[in-house]
Amino acid sequence: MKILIVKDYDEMSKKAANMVASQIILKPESVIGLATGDTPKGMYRQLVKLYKDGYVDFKNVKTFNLDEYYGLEKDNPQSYNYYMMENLFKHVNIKRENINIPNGMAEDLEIECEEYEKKIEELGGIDLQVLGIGRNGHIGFNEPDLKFEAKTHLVRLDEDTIKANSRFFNSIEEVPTMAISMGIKTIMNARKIILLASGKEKAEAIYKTVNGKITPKVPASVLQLHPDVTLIIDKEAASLL
Ligand SMILES: O=P(O)(O)OC[C@H]1O[C@](O)(CO)[C@@H](O)[C@@H]1O
Repeated sequence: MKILIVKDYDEMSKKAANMVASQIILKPESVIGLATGDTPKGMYRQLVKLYKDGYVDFKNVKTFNLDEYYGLEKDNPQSYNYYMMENLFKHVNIKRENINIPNGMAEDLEIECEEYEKKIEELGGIDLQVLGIGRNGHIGFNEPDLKFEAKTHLVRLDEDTIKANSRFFNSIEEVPTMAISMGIKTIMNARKIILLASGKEKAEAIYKTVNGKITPKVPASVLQLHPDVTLIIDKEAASLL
């Protein structure tokens, strides 16, 4: 596990964007795994800038998002689909058919999850996966659990996650309680992983990710077993290391 400690959110965002851009420059048809939440917003802003300045081309890039809320339409402003359009996709030249985000409105969720996995495999697997981290150590929507869930699956969200994410909704009652998420194996199969974290409230989760026991109770701890993972974290997130 490589750990890059940077000054602040801005530097974290720039470093992360540069890593994604280098991946795309080296392999223009890269398959990139993407995350949502507040943390990667700055990285997306930087990527849009790199695109507009002509350094990176999304023409042949394929993307898979980690997760999506269950029960939200794509055009719902709280959906991760909407988030991705607003923060990245509508600003760059990615082809709509190359964008993959779980469909939270799928009639048959089991088939939706299976097909999501199949599509990742068909495209040759994920070259670079971007991750954020929840305060409870979740990655994607893989919540602390008794076992690691391997593949894309339906999850029931933790109280802590619902509370944390209620800041994006009008009230806590509006936060969906279920989501579709890539599994731990799906994430671990990515050839390269970068995990971003900023702020004091992530410090404990980062400490456990790096120094803790590998346990499904801290889903991100499994990253200790990945051969190519880089943590890009600011001083505050690194404060307990
Ligand atoms: O970046 P934030 O908003 O702190 O969220 C952390 C994590 O929580 C999620 O938003 C899901 O709750 C993830 O997508 C993200 O990685």
